[in-house]
Amino acid sequence: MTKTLAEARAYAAGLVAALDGRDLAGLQPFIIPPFTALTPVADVLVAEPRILLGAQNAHWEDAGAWTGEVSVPQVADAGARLVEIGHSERREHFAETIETTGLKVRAALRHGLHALLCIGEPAEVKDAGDSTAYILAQARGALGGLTAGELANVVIAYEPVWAIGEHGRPATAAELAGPFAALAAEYGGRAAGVLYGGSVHQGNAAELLTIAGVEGLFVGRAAWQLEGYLELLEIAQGAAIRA
Ligand SMILES: O=C(CO)COP(=O)(O)O
Repeated sequence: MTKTLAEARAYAAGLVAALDGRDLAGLQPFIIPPFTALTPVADVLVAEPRILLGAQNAHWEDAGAWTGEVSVPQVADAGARLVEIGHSERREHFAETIETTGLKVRAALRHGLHALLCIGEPAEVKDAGDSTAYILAQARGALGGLTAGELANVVIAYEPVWAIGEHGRPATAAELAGPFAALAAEYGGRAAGVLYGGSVHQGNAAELLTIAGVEGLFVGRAAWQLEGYLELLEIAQGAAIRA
């Protein structure tokens, strides 16, 4: 719930202007504004189709009596080419489950959108030493049974719950090694990408991108201001070129 229409339009316009004529080799920028801003931002991004526009959620049914929900065909109609599914806040506050995330992944893929599946364990699971088993269960539960072609349109974002948001702290390289090794073994080269998210900022992004299996970053607060996002894109491109 960040950005009014005017703010979202200004952000997108600034992004388009900043990337004009720039080589984005090694990068796939994406932005995921609130539903209300999808169409205004899509209209701005017509000038810069290299930026992937996403919705923060969508229902698994195409239409029907689900008051207050928004479907994949509707977000696609509004301009989204990607759907974020299963963010930890959706799982915690809106009863999102492995089953519903799986249904939503299928709905996104059925309509030709990319699915961005978020997975991540709460602090107590980490403290019990069960992080990898927990996130693999989330991923396998939602992605099991997909064809290779379908999986190729899925992006996985590992966002430990304890690392996200103002009360979170960034995961360390040592904490990420095991989970990313497991994700790489199962999804590396098969999914469209495996990302890390959770308190990423301009000071830690480069190091996070050196961790084996981390193919990209999913950033909240540090990208809310355009200057911050542009700086992160520079850092990610530098890392891609070195890799
Ligand atoms: O939840 C996130 C992206 O979905 C990450 O948020 P922060 O980068 O603000 O921790």
